[in-house]
Amino acid sequence: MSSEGLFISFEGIDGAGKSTHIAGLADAFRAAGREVVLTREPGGTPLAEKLRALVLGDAMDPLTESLLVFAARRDHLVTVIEPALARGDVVLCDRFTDATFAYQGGGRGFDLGVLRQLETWVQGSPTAPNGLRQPHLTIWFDLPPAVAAERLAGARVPDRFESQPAEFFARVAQGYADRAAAEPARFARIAADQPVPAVWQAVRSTCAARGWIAPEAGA
Ligand SMILES: Nc1ncnc2c1ncn2[C@@H]1O[C@H](COP(=O)(O)OP(=O)(O)OP(=O)(O)O)[C@@H](O)[C@H]1O
Ligand SMILES: Cc1cn([C@H]2C[C@H](O)[C@@H](COP(=O)(O)O)O2)c(=O)[nH]c1=O
Repeated sequence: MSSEGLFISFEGIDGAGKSTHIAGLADAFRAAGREVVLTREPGGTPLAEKLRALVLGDAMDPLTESLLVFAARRDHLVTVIEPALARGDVVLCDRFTDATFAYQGGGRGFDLGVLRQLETWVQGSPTAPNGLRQPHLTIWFDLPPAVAAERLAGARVPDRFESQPAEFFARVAQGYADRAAAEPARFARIAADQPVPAVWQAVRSTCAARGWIAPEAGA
């Protein structure tokens, strides 16, 4: 019997802890017998990875930045995400369009109406509910920007986003909160300011509660 495709995005400010848990969730889905596509944005295809390098490395204005992340998304959707969902796979994506609303909309202060228009064009899909492809679930790692900054301090050479000041990340965090408030059924908020095992339990139980993976043995 084939399963319905499942699209789950991981979101949060830089350093919130998304990447620490995405591979573990992939393993949990594989243990439940599902094929998993683990991917990220911007990126996930050879073309989109080239656009990622530009977006993270080169100075540009907010409209150019928004167009590039949506161009990368279009290629990613058409060549990776939609085919995987059509096969019935689970797609685990490290960031998707909520990041654009949070970073370009919140962080950069770019026009949300233009972003909504680009979202409609890029994510239009005849097989998606209401014709617009969105994740079935968005796991939002909510972490105070000061804690995220402490975690990232000295960990790696900061890119164009990671080198932004605290005020930028406060606006990005507000951008995520606004998206979550607008679509509470799609978002699962994880309190990311907890030890790694507690955050993992929260991630796991979010999916187990939907019947997608088994609850932890003994739970
Ligand atoms: N719950 C936690 N408590 C303390 N440190 C953590 C926790 N989760 C992750 N970290 C550490 O914080 C740093 C950032 O984590 P991670 O790379 O998973 O974040 P991220 O959300 O994927 O960041 P980015 O989007 O910037 O790549 C890493 O050094 C990681 O080991
Ligand atoms: C999808 C997307 C991402 N960004 C930003 C957010 C992060 O700072 C980087 C990606 O780096 P990560 O280590 O892989 O998280 O890109 C953005 O500004 N807009 C977007 O749409």
